[in-house]
Amino acid sequence: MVIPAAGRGVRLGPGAPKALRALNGTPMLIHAVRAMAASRAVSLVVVVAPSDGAAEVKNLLDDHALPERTDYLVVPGGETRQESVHLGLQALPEGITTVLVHDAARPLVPVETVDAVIEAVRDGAVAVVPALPVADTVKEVEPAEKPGDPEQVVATPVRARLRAVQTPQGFDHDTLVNAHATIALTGEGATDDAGMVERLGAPVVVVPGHEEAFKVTRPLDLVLAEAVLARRRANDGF
Ligand SMILES: Nc1ccn([C@@H]2O[C@H](COP(=O)(O)OP(=O)(O)OP(=O)(O)O)[C@@H](O)[C@H]2O)c(=O)n1
Ligand SMILES: C[C@](O)(CO)[C@H](O)COP(=O)(O)O
Repeated sequence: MVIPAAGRGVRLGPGAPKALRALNGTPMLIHAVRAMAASRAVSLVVVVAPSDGAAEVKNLLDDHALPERTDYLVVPGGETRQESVHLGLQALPEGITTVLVHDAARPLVPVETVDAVIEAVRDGAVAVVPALPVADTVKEVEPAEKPGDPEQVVATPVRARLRAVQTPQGFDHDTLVNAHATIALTGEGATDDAGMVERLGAPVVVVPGHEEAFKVTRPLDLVLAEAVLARRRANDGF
């Protein structure tokens, strides 16, 4: 599996690259790696590190207790998430049939969600995304022509048909590699891997996501993540 962890975390504010910031004293990346390695089906984790931080990430993995049945590799990432995932895929050895891609920024995904994605791929799906219904009504807007101008609403998609998509996303290996070889990088790149597979015309299916698989993006998400960890610790205590 591939964990893109090369992002800077601009929306989180100044500090170390997001994946290296601590949640309850442990780097977010270590939480994410443990969450993936908790699945007995995960045998190899390729971590895509900030381009200037591969050695630091390797040391971090060496310094933390991780399941021994899993192998770990670290490769330097790129300028966009799409590029980083592509670099991670290139580091996978031959013979892998199922590949997961999981954001380091989703450190608290439960193992049940990981296993549900893997099972759906093993049952024959080409691409699988965990997802939740959206709570807010979502509007499509026409971006403002200049800063300060109001955005114009152009559509209100039917909420019942919308899903907020999480990771890990699971794929038939060759299909994902083909998508990354085919879909050109434009602008900030594809925002998820399943979207690239959709653009090949291949089917993508949804399995239930989990509210604890949220993405740590803004400062308030750190507060929520630490609260979830505290709740888990309290529950373990009983
Ligand atoms: N060049 C990049 C950009 C993002 N990612 C990874 O993709 C995941 C999802 O990206 P996001 O949450 O947007 O992280 P950042 O790009 O770090 O956030 P921001 O946009 O706020 O800078 C993260 O695990 C991030 O490390 C990556 O590997 N390489
Ligand atoms: C892949 C993803 O987590 C699915 O919701 C999301 O698209 C990543 O977006 P980001 O802007 O790179 O955080």
